[in-house]
Amino acid sequence: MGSGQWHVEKRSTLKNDSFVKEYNPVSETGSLSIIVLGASGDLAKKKTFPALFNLFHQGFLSPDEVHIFGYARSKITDEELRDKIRGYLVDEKNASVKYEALSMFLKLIKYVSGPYDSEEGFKRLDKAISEHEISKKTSEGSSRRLFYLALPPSVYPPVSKMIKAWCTNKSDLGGWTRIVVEKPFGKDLESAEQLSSQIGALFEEPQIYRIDHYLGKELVQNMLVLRFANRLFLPLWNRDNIANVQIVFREDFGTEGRGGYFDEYGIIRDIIQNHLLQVLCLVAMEKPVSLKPEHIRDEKVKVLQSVIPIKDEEVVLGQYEGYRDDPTVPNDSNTPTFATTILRIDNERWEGVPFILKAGKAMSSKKADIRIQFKDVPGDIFKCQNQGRNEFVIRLQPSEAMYMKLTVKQPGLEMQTVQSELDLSYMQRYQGVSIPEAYERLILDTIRGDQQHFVRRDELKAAWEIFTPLLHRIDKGEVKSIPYKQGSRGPAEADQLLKKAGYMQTHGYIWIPPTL
Ligand SMILES: NC(=O)C1=CN([C@@H]2O[C@H](COP(=O)(O)OP(=O)(O)OC[C@H]3O[C@@H](n4cnc5c(N)ncnc54)[C@H](OP(=O)(O)O)[C@@H]3O)[C@@H](O)[C@H]2O)C=CC1
Ligand SMILES: O=C1O[C@H](COP(=O)(O)O)[C@@H](O)[C@H](O)[C@H]1O
Repeated sequence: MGSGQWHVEKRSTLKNDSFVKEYNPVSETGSLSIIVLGASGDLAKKKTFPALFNLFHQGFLSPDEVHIFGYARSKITDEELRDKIRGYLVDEKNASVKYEALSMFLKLIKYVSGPYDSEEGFKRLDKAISEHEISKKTSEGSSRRLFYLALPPSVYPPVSKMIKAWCTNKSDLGGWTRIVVEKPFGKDLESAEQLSSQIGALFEEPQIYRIDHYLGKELVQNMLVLRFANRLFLPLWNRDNIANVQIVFREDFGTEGRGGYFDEYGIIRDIIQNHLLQVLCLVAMEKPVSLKPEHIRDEKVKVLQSVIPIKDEEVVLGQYEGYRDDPTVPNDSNTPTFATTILRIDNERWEGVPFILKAGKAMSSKKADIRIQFKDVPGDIFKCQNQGRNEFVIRLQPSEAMYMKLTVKQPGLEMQTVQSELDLSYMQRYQGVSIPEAYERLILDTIRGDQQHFVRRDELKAAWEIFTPLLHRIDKGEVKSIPYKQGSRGPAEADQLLKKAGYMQTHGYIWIPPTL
């Protein structure tokens, strides 16, 4: 291998058969009906249908078994729905390769129009599903029905009632009925608990899949492997060695077209209370007894329950200039489009380590990463401490990567130190491997009945318990959002808070994702 070349991963994966058997549930056969409620909407066209198409294209959804139903109020035909989503399923580059699969997939889609609280609409939906099941000659009761609620949470209760009353799998001879619900699941502790009780009265917990698509991202799923399958990290992953942890989400665009929704929720409910908090759980949790979903979720709940109340002085909120120009946003809105908040986990492993969660819209860049900063080396014989600390960075997106910032000897005759990195960039290392979309994996999990990467009811409750007091104070206008320029790093006060929390920036160092 010449200098400057990358080693490309070509080894076949050493599959651990007992692991595969134990943790990959057996796939079932029989008719599978996937019903997308809110099929006319944004999420359905951008995420749900494309994920279903990719699963179909890769052979995970068999045309002999599967049928897809769209349901919404809009009065459109099957063909109109197909036309609406077609452009999101393939792009110009792969259209010819996927052409045959695309037309087969689109034929599997049927649309039923009806209100979200009408018996009549859901009876028609049930009839359409039953016809499909009969056409697939499924023995009674072995049919599988997956309801995906790509809808605003305000309609979850009536829709769940209608599904339960008219559309569930009719027999207990086998098969199942499952429902997938999107975030935001509630607006605070009380409303989330109310929603949980309403849905919980209709469906058992193993039937409910609360989706958080960050749990489907490749490097988020890698987190437990990294922590618990590598001896290297075991002794380091604690308060003795780690100075602070940052979990950061930034987008370089604003709330375009979603101002009305966003103003009601704000960045904490949209990103921090769910996506970033889920990532925090995986960084901070103890080793689960096994990889069984309940064992993993038990450990996540313990982390959330160990978080102490957030202090006002450890929060900075921001709102980008121009946010209120959106006609659906009130002129006096205090809704944060940016927030930095420090969480503290009061347990043996993490006492004293700030977990800094930061999220913002209309910022200078688009990325999400986890940044674990280590403490200084005691006894600085090289006098290199001010060059920067060891930092382990997990880049969730874009350009998935893990890199470790290290101090090394500057190559040459002099004994000088310099900051460098050990770099595992996925694009180089795993050339030709396509990383699945989060929604693809998660929808496949719902079909396989694997709840590991979904949020359990007690987990959700514990998550809302952390943020509800702060959210109520923001809603009342008691904690103010500071204006910041679009395309900036957010309010300067947020960087000051980071500094106060002990984060040391490595000046003059920037990681540039390697290119092929
Ligand atoms: N869009 C995104 O990128 C993401 C969305 N989500 C979540 O997914 C869910 C769906 O999101 P999205 O597709 O953007 O939502 P939309 O606003 O596009 O709504 C989806 C569909 O629901 C129906 N609908 C809209 N408003 C109402 C209402 N007030 N009452 C009854 N029905 C209504 C409409 O269908 P019709 O009028 O035809 O019945 C619409 O096509 C939400 O919970 C959202 O928070 C989560 C992550 C990302
Ligand atoms: O849930 C949401 O996530 C998206 C960002 O998702 P990503 O996978 O592109 O990082 C965000 O834009 C949206 O506001 C939020 O509702």
